[in-house]
Amino acid sequence: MTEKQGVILVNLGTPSEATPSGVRAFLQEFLMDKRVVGIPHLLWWPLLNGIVLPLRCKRVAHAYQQIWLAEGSPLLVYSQAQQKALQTLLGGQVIVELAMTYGQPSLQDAWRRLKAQGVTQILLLPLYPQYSSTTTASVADAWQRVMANEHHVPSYTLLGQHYQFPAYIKALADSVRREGFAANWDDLLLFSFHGIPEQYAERGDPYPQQCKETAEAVARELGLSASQWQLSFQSRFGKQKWVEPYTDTLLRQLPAQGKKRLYVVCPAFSVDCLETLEEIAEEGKETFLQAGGEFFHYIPALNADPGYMQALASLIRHWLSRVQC
Ligand SMILES: C=CC1=C(C)c2cc3[nH]c(cc4nc(cc5[nH]c(cc1n2)c(C)c5CCC(=O)O)C(CCC(=O)O)=C4C)c(C)c3C=C
Ligand SMILES: [Fe+2]
Ligand SMILES: [Fe+2]
Repeated sequence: MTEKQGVILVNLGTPSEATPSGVRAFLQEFLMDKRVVGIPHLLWWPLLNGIVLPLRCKRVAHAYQQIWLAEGSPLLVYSQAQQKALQTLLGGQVIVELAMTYGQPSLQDAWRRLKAQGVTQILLLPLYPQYSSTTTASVADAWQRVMANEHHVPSYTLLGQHYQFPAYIKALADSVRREGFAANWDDLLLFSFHGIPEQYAERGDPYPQQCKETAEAVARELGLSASQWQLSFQSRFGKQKWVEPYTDTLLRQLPAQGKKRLYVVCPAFSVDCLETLEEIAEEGKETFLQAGGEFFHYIPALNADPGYMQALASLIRHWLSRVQC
């Protein structure tokens, strides 16, 4: 029997509409994942539903409204663009599907479509360049839940991370150059990554280390000296300590240190979303300018950038060449 291959690009998920009820449905599923919030369910469920969601949903829905596109949530729209671009690049070699860990399009439906076309070998490609137990491992968990109902489980591979591939680093560096960062002596490049609770890192989550290696590799590719770039972590949630330095704190401090011209790139995000378009490009810019900054430029996520799509297509072809022999 000849084997047929399929790729599932997996991103986090996003509300289906920019309303408090749309946000509630999304956050309810996302924040009940033990990989994301590690508090025992018996304690966390009443806290989440009684306090966190009622306080958060209206404000977050308003934030989504600021960035919403005519076609829907940016995270979904740009992930769909990546899926189409990759399918075009790979032609008939492999079928490319898109799924979300939480919400729609579901992993279950993506698998159903591939199975209906006779696919027997799967590459799960999380749209997270760096591995984290809070994101990549949740993709593995969600896949296990889908597979739990299968009598004939296909062969599958999970691509844990792709930050270390030279073509990805080059695509990132090219995007920084294209957006006008010219390594002038007074311009600073800030790599702002989504954060994780510090405790997760202490337990062995390699994410902060992989973020550091990503930033170092891009800085090297751009020929930057140590004073021309910094790294920070954004998007904290809850009261516990998260990995440092914090992006919002740094944005307030940099102007007083003489760093008044800033370019910000967010390499943890394969596509633009709430955390880049609202938290950084809007709120972050305001924070920096109010603190005395003079120039702030957000460098968009790679989205369906041709160099990035070529990088992912070669990773997929590499997988194909291994499973087809
Ligand atoms: C404990 C909470 C959270 C952890 C841990 C976390 C890790 C994490 N998240 C991403 C990527 C994304 N997060 C996004 C939104 C988002 N994240 C959290 C919380 C945690 N994330 C919340 C509560 C939200 C929703 C917005 C809000 O209520 O503030 C998104 C954007 C989704 C969108 O619809 O645009 C992405 C993408 C990574 C990469 C990561 C760990 C490495
Ligand atoms: Fe997040
Ligand atoms: Fe945020």
